[in-house]
Amino acid sequence: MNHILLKNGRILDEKTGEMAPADVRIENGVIAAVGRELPESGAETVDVAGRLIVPGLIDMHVHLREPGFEHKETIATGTAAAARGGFTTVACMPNTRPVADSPEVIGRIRETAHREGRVRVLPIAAITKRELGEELTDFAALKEAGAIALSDDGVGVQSARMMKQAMAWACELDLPIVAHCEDNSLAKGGCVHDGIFAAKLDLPGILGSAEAVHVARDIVLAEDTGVHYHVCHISAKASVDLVRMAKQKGLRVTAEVTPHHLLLSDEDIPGPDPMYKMNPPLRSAEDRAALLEALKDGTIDIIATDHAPHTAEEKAMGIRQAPFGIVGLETAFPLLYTRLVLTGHLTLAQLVEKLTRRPAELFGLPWGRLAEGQTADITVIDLDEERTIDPDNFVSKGKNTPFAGWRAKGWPVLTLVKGRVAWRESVDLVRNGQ
Ligand SMILES: NC(=O)N[C@@H](CC(=O)O)C(=O)O
Ligand SMILES: [Zn+2]
Ligand SMILES: [Zn+2]
Repeated sequence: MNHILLKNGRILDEKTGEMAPADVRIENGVIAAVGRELPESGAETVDVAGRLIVPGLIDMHVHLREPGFEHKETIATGTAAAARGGFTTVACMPNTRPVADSPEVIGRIRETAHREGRVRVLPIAAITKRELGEELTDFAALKEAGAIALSDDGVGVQSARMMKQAMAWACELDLPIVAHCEDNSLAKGGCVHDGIFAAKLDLPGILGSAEAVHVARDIVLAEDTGVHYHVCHISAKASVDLVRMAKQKGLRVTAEVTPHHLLLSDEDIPGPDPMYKMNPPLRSAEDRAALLEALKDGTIDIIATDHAPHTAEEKAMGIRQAPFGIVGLETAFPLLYTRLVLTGHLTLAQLVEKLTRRPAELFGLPWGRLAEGQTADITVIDLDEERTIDPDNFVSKGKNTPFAGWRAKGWPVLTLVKGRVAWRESVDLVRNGQ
């Protein structure tokens, strides 16, 4: 029996979006009650002292690197980083070694996550064998093994024919296609966005159109097949315009954006620093503004981190050679809260929704709501706590972030998965004098 009472919290009213005082009572992993001044009756009481209680955050795009790249991250360290960042569910990408293109690898990931993971792990399986774009994987067997979606993340599916076949089969099985959109014939050799920064340093660039041509192609194919088509880490204004059009047509097209594409543009890159190198690259200020607009008007449905840990040695190779990718799990909420909510671009309720209820709705997951009868996946956030981001303190193995030294407010302090503590920050939950 585990009964917990989170006392003196604040929750977001689903209708008004306003904060209201509330307690949350958890019984046997389920939310038993949400309301004012709930009785303690036999529960372990945790005084959260006015902090915000939200549904556990959901990240539909992370790289846990296991199996095969355990020097970058493991399921244990990646899910610890997730729990610390307030995430209770993460979907992990299949670009591991071996690639998650077989029921065996999917099974292995699930078993390891079950044993060593701190949060729920939902594996995404590869669309093509070894992500080579040549031969489809066995979607039915992968679904049976527990894959929740299909993606060749890390590379785009280059052949339209291959993508169309994938979509037709995925649609039959009701599996979403989660697409890394990148046309190799356009993107090849680039290391940053083909814009102001690339020009200044004379670096090979990647145009937004390298992404948008895949988005355009895939929307046409999604209409033909009826599949749920989800655009990964959308970054270019042209892609956003296409998704908006697809939605107006009523197609099952959705999109995610990362915190870094919302918060940075290529104008913010201080020099040839691999910490600013990721795929897709940081784009122009105009692209960034379009992403924010699209997030507000619902064209972009959710925020996902694309947590992509790499070692210090790998990132020390210089901007041309270093691998693409930055970590995100431990900084996503505070950065977005500080830079988008406290600045008035988004409401707190909008931000929370795009990290909880919306991803759950999009992928048909039974989490993401703070209500009686729901699974007790819960995150407590201290909106006033301000800290300086220091990668040395990350529990992720990956320290690769461009946000080192940034000040941010809004740190998760307690993360519960199914009513069990997945992370408790070593701060007193009850503030002095309260
Ligand atoms: N985003 C990145 O820059 N890198 C990702 C791959 C990917 O998400 O495409 C990785 O696996 O490192
Ligand atoms: Zn990708
Ligand atoms: Zn990715």
